[in-house]
Amino acid sequence: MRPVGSKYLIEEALGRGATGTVWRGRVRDDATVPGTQPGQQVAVKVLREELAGDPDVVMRFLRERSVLLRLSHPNIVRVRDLVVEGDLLALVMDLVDGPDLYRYLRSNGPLSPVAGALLMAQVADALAASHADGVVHRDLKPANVLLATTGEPGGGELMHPMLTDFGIARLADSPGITRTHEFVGTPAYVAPESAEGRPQTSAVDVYGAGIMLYELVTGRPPFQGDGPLAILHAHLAQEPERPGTMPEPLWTVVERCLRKEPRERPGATALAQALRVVAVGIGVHSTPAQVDEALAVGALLLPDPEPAPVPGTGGAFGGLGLGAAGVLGDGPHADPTQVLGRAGLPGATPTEAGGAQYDPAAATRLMGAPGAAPGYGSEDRTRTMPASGPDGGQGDRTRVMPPVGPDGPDGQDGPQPEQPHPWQTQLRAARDRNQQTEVGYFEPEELRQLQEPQVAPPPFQYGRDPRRQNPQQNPQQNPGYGYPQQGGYPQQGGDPRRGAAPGHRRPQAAPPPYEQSYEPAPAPAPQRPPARRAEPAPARRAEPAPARRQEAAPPREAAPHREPREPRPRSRNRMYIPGLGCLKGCLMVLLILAIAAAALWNFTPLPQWWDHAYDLIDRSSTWVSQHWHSLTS
Ligand SMILES: Nc1ncnc2c1ncn2[C@@H]1O[C@H](COP(=O)(O)OP(=O)(O)OP(=O)(O)O)[C@@H](O)[C@H]1O
Repeated sequence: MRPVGSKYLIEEALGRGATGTVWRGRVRDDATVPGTQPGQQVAVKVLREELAGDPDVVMRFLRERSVLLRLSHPNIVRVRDLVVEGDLLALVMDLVDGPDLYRYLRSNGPLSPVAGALLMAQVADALAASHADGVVHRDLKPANVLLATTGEPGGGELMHPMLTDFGIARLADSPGITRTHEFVGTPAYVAPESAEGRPQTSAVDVYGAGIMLYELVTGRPPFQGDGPLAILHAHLAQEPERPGTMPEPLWTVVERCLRKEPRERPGATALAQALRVVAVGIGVHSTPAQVDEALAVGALLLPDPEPAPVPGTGGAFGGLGLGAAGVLGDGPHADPTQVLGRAGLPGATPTEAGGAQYDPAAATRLMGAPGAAPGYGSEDRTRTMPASGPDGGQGDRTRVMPPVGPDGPDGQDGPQPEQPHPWQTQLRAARDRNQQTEVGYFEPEELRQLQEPQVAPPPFQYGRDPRRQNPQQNPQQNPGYGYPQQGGYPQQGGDPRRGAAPGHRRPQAAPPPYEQSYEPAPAPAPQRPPARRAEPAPARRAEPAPARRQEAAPPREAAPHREPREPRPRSRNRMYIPGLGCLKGCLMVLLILAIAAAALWNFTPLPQWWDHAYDLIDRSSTWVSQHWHSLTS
């Protein structure tokens, strides 16, 4: 046991992340900590030395102390104390007895759409409370959702999601820790504006919630790539695709959360409400009215009129002319120190220093169009998706991008490569865990590649959803991961009140939509062959739907031309001999029979029986032939 500060003892490490190590600990018997009992178990997150040694982080740690201690919600892990002692910075939290959501998904597989919606509704509740308090999480991911177990073990056990690590991303995003061309976050969950270094608001958390929701019900995040840069590019340039197992109302929610333009995303309060409406409307026991309400969920997804700004964001990539600007110095949660710190960085532009207004049009213009960057077309994406990788197909998310000089990693003429940043060392040390929060280092040229100009998306209109896909009209947009949906909602536009459309499996019985236990959905089955997916929908499903539903699914623009793929080799064995497998089987059977016969012959009285039988036959034939001669002569 080791003391932490004067009030706590730490016992064993619970886990390690990029920003620190979490320990199981307890309050000393003689200590008084508000909200806890002497001897009570707690979790202590000891921040890494690099953070603790950064004066800016320490200052912010102290300044945000009151905000973090104040943050109280049933779905937020309560911070009880902040310890600053010498070189040590630690957060003391309530100990949550249960796995984090990342581990849970890896062991149990994806959730049913109903369970996923209900779980994310509670996460959205937590976000709504923190956003109302001006706190943006900025690193939303399954690893930061702890599942407290409540109820009776073995029967009626419930999972209660609790969001943790509030404020950590903000602490790590210090001018002394991060530098120009860096971001703090986890690539798979980073919002486009964060990847671009534009000003951020609470909408980044809603984007993260959309990614998580997608991952909860499909088992993988929507944007993937071979490395952090490829994943970030996907966030900027690709549109998410509706999986075949995702009910339409849930997809409406996901798609809105994943809008590239932050102002088009719903607020966290609206998100929570919408998810509950969806969960009620996609269950097997849903009434027609509930189904209709779920189908009309788009109308509930109103943006936050006053998104909470993230102070000090927006200047990191300003030297690239990306429309970045440190504009948040005059907001209610302004952090002028941070803005000045950014402006003081080498390469900072007058825009950053002067705090010019953020131009939303510039942000739209800077998004890369799908396929705009060579090598990142939709076909490439499918090819590079490491779906069967050991980490669930999410690539090596613990990878730390090496620092590069202006001439690239191998540049001979430019400045010598930088010494490894302390963050690199600590991130490397944390490679044993996936889903690490990363500090990514990007060369300006790489960033420019991310920012290829694109066709601006059509203007957003409420009640009308121009980017919504109708999988019936465009079957290629619907990958169809194949595992049955538990929510009882017929796939791809079928009317839930009429049951599953022909050719589809009947939905399986699911827990009622209001049930709070998160049963995993069955593991994904292999992907269906494309021919099957391309089957025309039955005429009945092509009938015009009521106006509200039609409005939600306008035809999608034509898909880009794709080159035909090379046929995949059948197996690694290049020599294919028809019937060889059968022949091998026959030979094996013969061999077994021969061995069995030899054993019978040698280890049983079979040879003697055989002699007796032979004698008997011999004598009988002699007797018959003698009789035959006597009869005929
Ligand atoms: N309050 C808590 N109670 C119990 N266990 C916790 C608590 N907070 C974190 N843990 C556990 O500690 C481990 C490490 O947590 P940490 O937040 O450092 O991981 P992380 O989110 O992957 O880190 P990072 O976001 O820095 O990459 C996690 O596996 C988590 O399950």
